[in-house]
Amino acid sequence: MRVLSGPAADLPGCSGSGMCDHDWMDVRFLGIAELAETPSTAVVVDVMRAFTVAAWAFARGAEKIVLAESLDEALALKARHPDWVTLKDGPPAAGFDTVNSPGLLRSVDLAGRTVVQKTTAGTVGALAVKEASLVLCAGFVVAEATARLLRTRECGSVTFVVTGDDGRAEEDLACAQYIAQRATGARTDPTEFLRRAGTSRAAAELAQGVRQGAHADDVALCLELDRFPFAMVAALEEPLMVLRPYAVPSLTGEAST
Ligand SMILES: O=C(O)[C@H](CS(=O)(=O)O)OP(=O)(O)O
Ligand SMILES: [Mg+2]
Repeated sequence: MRVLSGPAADLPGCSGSGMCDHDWMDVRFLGIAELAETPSTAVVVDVMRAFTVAAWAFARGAEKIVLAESLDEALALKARHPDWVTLKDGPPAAGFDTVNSPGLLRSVDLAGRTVVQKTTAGTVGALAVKEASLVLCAGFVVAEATARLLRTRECGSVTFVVTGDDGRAEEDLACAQYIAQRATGARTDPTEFLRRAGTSRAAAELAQGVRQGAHADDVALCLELDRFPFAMVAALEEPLMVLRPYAVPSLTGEAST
């Protein structure tokens, strides 16, 4: 895995002037359909399962993830780049190499590979804010790194895109609210946020086998707080929206959870 790093000064959006310890941030939580204007900084949250899967793809060595607009676009990219790894939610399908499951992906070697991901909520949410100056994609597995990047970037105004269930998915809202609190530097007990996610409809559907293309460990893997040390930054690399891991340096003297 090649992880971009730095004091985040090389990223667009916010001030980029370095560390800060502000405890105030203008935060909004919106569903995809509620995005009336392009936010400056967007954190797109999909706990179950798109961005847990994306983080696992990077942990398994993927170089980048192309967020596809449609199943047809994913298949067209595969036709042009047969070595790219196509991934979709739902059941396995012709033309796709794998499914949107962290439990299944964690044993796949993706060293140096480009992944193409298309899901119902997560990838749609990221593409809805593709014009934003800074787009982060997140779940609990990258929560602290995401919050730290927001702190480092002194992002005074942040829009959290709650991708699931028209903005009402409890697992995504809980994760967004947790990251928002941590982004202010406030000590935050994650227990209640994780409990809400663990008792969400998405968690129940995954546990009951309602959602296809799943592994028995998917819910547990989606609830692994700070499993990975990197944030995930999506940016337009015309004409594609590309997600990459981003190593965020630790800030000295900050409050932990
Ligand atoms: O794969 C998932 O869990 C969902 C698919 S659905 O909501 O069950 O249709 O996709 P995601 O975009 O990861 O929420
Ligand atoms: Mg989801």
